Amino acid sequence: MATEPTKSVAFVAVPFPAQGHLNQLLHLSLLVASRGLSVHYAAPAAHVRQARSRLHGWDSDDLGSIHFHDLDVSTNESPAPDPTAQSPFPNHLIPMWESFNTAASVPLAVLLRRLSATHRRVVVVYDRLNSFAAVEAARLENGEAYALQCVAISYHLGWLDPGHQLLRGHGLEHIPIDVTMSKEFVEYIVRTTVELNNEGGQGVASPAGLVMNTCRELEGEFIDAIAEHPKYKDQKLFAVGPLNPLLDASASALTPGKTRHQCMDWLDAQPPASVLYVSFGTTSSFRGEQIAEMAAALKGSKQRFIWVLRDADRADIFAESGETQHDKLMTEFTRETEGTGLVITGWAPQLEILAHGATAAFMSHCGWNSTLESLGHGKPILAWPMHSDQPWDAELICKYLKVGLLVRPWKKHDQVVPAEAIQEVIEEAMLSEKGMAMRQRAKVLGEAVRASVAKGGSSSKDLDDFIAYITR
Ligand SMILES: O=c1ccn([C@@H]2O[C@H](COP(=O)(O)OP(=O)(O)O[C@H]3O[C@H](CO)[C@@H](O)[C@H](O)[C@H]3O)[C@@H](O)[C@H]2O)c(=O)[nH]1
Repeated sequence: MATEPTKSVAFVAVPFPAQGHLNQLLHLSLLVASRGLSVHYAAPAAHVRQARSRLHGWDSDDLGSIHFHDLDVSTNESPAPDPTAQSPFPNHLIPMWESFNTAASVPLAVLLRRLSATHRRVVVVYDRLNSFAAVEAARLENGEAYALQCVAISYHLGWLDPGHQLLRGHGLEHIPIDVTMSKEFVEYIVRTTVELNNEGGQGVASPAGLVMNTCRELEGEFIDAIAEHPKYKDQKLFAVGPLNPLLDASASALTPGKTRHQCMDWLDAQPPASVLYVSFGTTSSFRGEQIAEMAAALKGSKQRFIWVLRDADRADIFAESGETQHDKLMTEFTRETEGTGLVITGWAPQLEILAHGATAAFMSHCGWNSTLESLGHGKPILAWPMHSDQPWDAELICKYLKVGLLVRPWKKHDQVVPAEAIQEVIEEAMLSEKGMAMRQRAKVLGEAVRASVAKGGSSSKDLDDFIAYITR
């Protein structure tokens, strides 16, 4: 019997080992697997486990559609983050990323060779930070690589050309990476990104294309500007985002395989659009002084809230002890705000919280996942960027899309934001006419984003085109 064309293509996802990256390639893998391709997801064992255990928005049974591969990368120390460090960047993860970059290419090459022998084509979709995967794909006779852009494509445009007329025309400022990332990480990127240094005598292949986790409704002009950029003239571009599922407001919050988080029962009991959700992703930690100011602002605003108070992930999240320093710290605050708010010091069901009708707005560090998840569910953002691409995302959200308010401008990132300033922004978002208008704009934008991933929408079409192209 003839093999179906899709079955003869192996799709191999190679994520960068950090939550905000692991999840994007997992979502893409699930989407591709649902179209009938043979899908492989390759990462260090602890990160495969992490990605699986934190899957949200899908049924855990869907994981059965993917072949997971543990790349044999030696175990690392897993130091705790240092909230008092000079740079807010999660430098404690760099030793793990160094080992990953050094050690992952050998086991990946073994996997790719095996798949190459049994498939007509091996399509490697790798996180842009893992350009070693493109090198390995290029070694195969039947290999083809695509980079996944895990951050805003407008951020990438600013990276390529900070003075681009599109940015200037909209009055948007691109903040250079040596200001928003630590020196150590900038060095890491320069050293490991093959397209930047072109070293190693590997004859480095530029990828066949770029898959972007964004949509035309958010970044249409920027997608077009990238398509016109000389760097991309020979590449196929696909804007397929948001990759995260968009849930219905009525959807029950079921983290796959687990029971419903208790915060969802609490949300059910709150009035519509009355709760502020506060969370800062998986790579940021607050200093003690800032936590105290945040607590005072939330209490002072008298608004309902869910506050996820966590430190940045460790390299191996399973090495973390269950209890955090915040548990004790928060006991009194929780008592004082009982009925008005919830503090979560563990893992929160963010997608479900953002989809819930009681949630009005999101105070966020503007990581790209949080940005897409919030805007896709029609929720505006109170922007408090911490590092990396986040200051850019805050520009995009507040100045370009006009669905956010800035809590703390980037240039004050080394200062503690006083409770009064935080409270003022919360009240503006939750109580003022201006806040209401912003919430309305976010709702309209959310519907447009949702339409882009629905059948016939721009991202859905680009995903169809991507699948058609890789299975041609
Ligand atoms: O309790 C929690 C905490 C986080 N999340 C999820 O974790 C992800 C966090 O991702 P993101 O919002 O992008 O923040 P970071 O973890 O900080 O992400 C890193 O990766 C992103 C993608 O490259 C970048 O945009 C960020 O700047 C970078 O810090 C999101 O899917 C959240 O829904 C939860 O579900 N529950």
